[in-house]
This record gives sequence, structure tokens and C-alpha cells, in this order.
Amino acid sequence: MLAVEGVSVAFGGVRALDQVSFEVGAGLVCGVIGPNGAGKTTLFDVVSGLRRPSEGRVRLAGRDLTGVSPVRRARAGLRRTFQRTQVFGWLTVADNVLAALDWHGGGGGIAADLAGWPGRGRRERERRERVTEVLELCGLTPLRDAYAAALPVGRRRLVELARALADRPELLLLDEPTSGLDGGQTARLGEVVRALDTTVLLVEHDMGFVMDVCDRIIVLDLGKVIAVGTPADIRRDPVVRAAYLG
Ligand SMILES: Nc1ncnc2c1ncn2[C@@H]1O[C@H](COP(=O)(O)OP(=O)(O)OP(=O)(O)O)[C@@H](O)[C@H]1O
Repeated sequence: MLAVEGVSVAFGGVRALDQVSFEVGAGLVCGVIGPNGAGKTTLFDVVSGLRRPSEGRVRLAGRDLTGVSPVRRARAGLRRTFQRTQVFGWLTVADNVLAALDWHGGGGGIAADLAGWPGRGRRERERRERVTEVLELCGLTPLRDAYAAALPVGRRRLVELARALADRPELLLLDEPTSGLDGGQTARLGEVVRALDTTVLLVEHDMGFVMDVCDRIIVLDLGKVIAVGTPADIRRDPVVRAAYLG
């Protein structure tokens, strides 16, 4: 599904990423961890297209995305959430998700509206059904008519997740999804992420969350991959312990 192949990024003399390679299989949740300055954010920026690597390639479902802009990556099925939640506070939860879907447009523009173009009603119904489905998936059904601005940060994070999932992305990138959340909110988010069948790559400092939610973990240190494995593998890896404990 996602393949990162020999990716390097240098900032002056600092090699933020040094020949980083790994793959994430379809439907798996993969966490990227590592000490401060390990290169996690840089890796995320390379995968989402905000930064072009000096060497190496990024492929999604076999397609080479290395030189492709973030917008065109989004069209190829890649979605990213940010540390600061990005939801429309003045819209309801349901309308937030609907707005994420509306990007496809109803087709035909104003002329089609006037002519009542066949198929338009059906597509509108399908969109609303998808909203209901995604809200259910994210545990937001009881809040569908609430204004997003009125929600606590944990719920807003779920609304953002719902927006990112609306179009059935191929790959979802979650940047520090638990930042600002309390224990209960983190646990709820973990349940939702675990239940997804979407391929997920996440960067996260909360080790408990990573161990709980991820199928695979990649450990970076000083721009290099020092370990890849299941949470159990990573927990007992002596190299990882050494990197974290100094
Ligand atoms: N724009 C930049 N210009 C110069 N150096 C940078 C830049 N961005 C990152 N770096 C350096 O690259 C290295 C990797 O940084 P990066 O932010 O990717 O690490 P990180 O693992 O995300 O760290 P943290 O956990 O602190 O967010 C660090 O040494 C950092 O100082």
C-alpha cells in the first residue's frame, strides 16, 4: 500500500532522514516513534508532499507520488490531519462531514440544479448516507446536530477524523492525534482508530496509545530507521531501549 524507499532529507549539515525505507500493508495502522529530532515530522511532510526528499521515492498503491503536489496526492487518496484541529466551528458535526464530501461536487453546476439533472438526487442521498455511516464509525451519531465549535477538543478531533475518512481515503496520516486530549478522550480515539479498515500512518508521542492502537511500529533515531515490528517486538528491542533511555 504505502512504500517509502530510500528517502533522505538534509537541512544543511543535518540529515533529518537518512535512507529511510519501510512499507505499510493495506488496512494496517502503523506508528512512527522516536526521540525529539528523530525525523518524524520530516517523514510525515515527505509522505504528505509538503517536502520533497533529496533522494528516494514514496509510492501509494504502486503509484509513484514523489514529485506529486499535496493537492494531487489528496486526489490519489491520501488524507492528513493536523495537531491543531481543523473543523468548521460554525457548522454542525454532520455538515462538517458533508462539506468534506462536497469536494466531488454534485456535477453539472447551476445548469444541472435548474434542470434537475437525473442522478443528482441519488448522489445527494448517497452523500447523506455516507455522512451517517462515518458519524457512526467515529461514535459521533448522538452529536450530529451539535455545532462543532461547542464541542470539547476530544470530540473535535473525532470530527476531524470523520472528515478525513469521508471520501474513503487509501491512506490516512494522523499527526499527533492525541495532543491536547485527556485519558478518556485518548482511549475513545484509540477505539475508533483500531476499528478502521483504512491504512493509517501516525506520528505520536503517547507511547501507551501507540502500543495499543498500532499493528506495526517504526522507530526513528537521528534520521534512521532503527527498528520495525509489532508493539511486542518494539517493547523488547534492546536498540530501541538504548535510544530512548540514552
Ligand atoms: N526546516 C528545518 N530547517 C533546519 N533543520 C530542520 C528543519 N526541520 C527539521 N530540522 C532538523 O531535522 C531533524 C529532524 O527534525 P524533525 O522535526 O523531523 O524531528 P521530530 O522527530 O519530528 O522531532 P519532534 O519529536 O521534536 O517533533 C532535527 O535535527 C531538526 O532540528
